[in-house]
Amino acid sequence: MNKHIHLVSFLINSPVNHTLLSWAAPGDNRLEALGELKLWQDLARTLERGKFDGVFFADTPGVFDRYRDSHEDAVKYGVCWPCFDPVVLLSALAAATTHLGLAATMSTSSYQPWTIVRQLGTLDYLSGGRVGWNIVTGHLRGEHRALGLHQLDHDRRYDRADEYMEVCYKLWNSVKPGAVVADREAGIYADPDKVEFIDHQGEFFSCQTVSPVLPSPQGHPVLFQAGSSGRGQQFAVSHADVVFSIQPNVAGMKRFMTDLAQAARTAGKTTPAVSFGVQPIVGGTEEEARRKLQDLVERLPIDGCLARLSGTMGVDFAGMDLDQPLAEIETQASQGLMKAFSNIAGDKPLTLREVAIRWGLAVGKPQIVGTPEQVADRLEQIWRETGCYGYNMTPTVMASSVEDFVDQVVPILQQKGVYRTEYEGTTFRANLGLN
Ligand SMILES: Cc1cc2nc3c(=O)[nH]c(=O)nc-3n(C[C@H](O)[C@H](O)[C@H](O)COP(=O)(O)O)c2cc1C
Repeated sequence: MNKHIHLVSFLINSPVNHTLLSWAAPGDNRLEALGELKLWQDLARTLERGKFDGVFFADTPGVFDRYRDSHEDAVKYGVCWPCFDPVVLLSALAAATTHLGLAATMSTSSYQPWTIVRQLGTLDYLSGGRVGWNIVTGHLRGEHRALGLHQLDHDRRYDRADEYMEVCYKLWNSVKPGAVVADREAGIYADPDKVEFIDHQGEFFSCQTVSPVLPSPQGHPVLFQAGSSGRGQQFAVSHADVVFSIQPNVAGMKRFMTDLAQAARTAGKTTPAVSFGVQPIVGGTEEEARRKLQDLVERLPIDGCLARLSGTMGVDFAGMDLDQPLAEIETQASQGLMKAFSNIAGDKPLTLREVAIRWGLAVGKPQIVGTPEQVADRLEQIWRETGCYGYNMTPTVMASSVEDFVDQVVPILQQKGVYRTEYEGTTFRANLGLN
């Protein structure tokens, strides 16, 4: 078990982090934040005060357009629309912080390897080695439609992503130690013998160049991955430093830990660290916390929830009976999430309505509801019981839910000795405790 619980804040640069219509809650500042850097920077400073490992931005390029075969519900309710760019925003957060890790999702369908190495590498170098990349293969139809791309099938996307990573590793390893001479008198910037020209010709990619960036103090960005199908796990054990997973309950988390360890053994690799998605809801009393949750649920527009769910699952749920259990439907989108929610470990099946509500609240992440003590106890308990590395936490109302967590729950975790009181290093990799 790792020394202490690791926390990452899970955000989206859109009107919602995950909870639909959270922007309509009294006191929420999310809509203002979309156009005001200072509010995001304040949030990042709060997370740094709470000694979070990092902030992690999901990204859903394009628009959710599966439900009723239309984008209208996504636009109407602001379901990840607009989808502003996460990397641009992270640059501003880098300027406002000194230790907070800065992770962004970039899809291997939307960008070429060279572009990702350059864009994230620039921020990694500038920020002193604080960047992470959540590698996704592009399960959303809307992403491909926006870019005019043909969407490959699920497993082919992973095959392509394996080769994608090969190109990234070549680029990351292109600049050898001592390559930069920076000899002002001789007028020599770098030693060409120490900057390898890569010549990649593969099934999917051709790349002939040298690295566009210099290695940062952590080498290259920390690699996150969040696919949980069998093929997704194979990919994860080959490439990821940390795996993000969403499971509906603790039994699902345990099942995931076992499956991932098995996938690692089969591949002869070490098991990556696992961070589970949760949504804490803190109140002065348990009743107040439950009331907060109820307020969020009452605000959810069911069509918005179904638009989000249909997008992730790659299935148009329009016209289906909301009160029947969610059946496992074959999909080329997220097979891992489809399986986890249609085949609930250790619990009764969820109806389509229940899954849609969970999606509208937090794309399926379980809520941890209660007083600060109860929330801290539960986080410790799940961490001990599952052997996970920590949590990928999504806030509800902005910015108050983050402030409540940092001011009320973090000190309890620290008193329990299960959470850091100071950052261990200056790079994301060091603070995550990775080699
Ligand atoms: C915590 C978490 C975060 C994710 N973030 C994104 C994201 O920002 N953008 C995206 O396109 N997919 C995202 N995904 C989807 C996965 O990366 C993956 O592509 C999808 O689940 C399909 O893979 P699978 O069938 O192997 O599970 C996320 C999944 C999880 C569990």
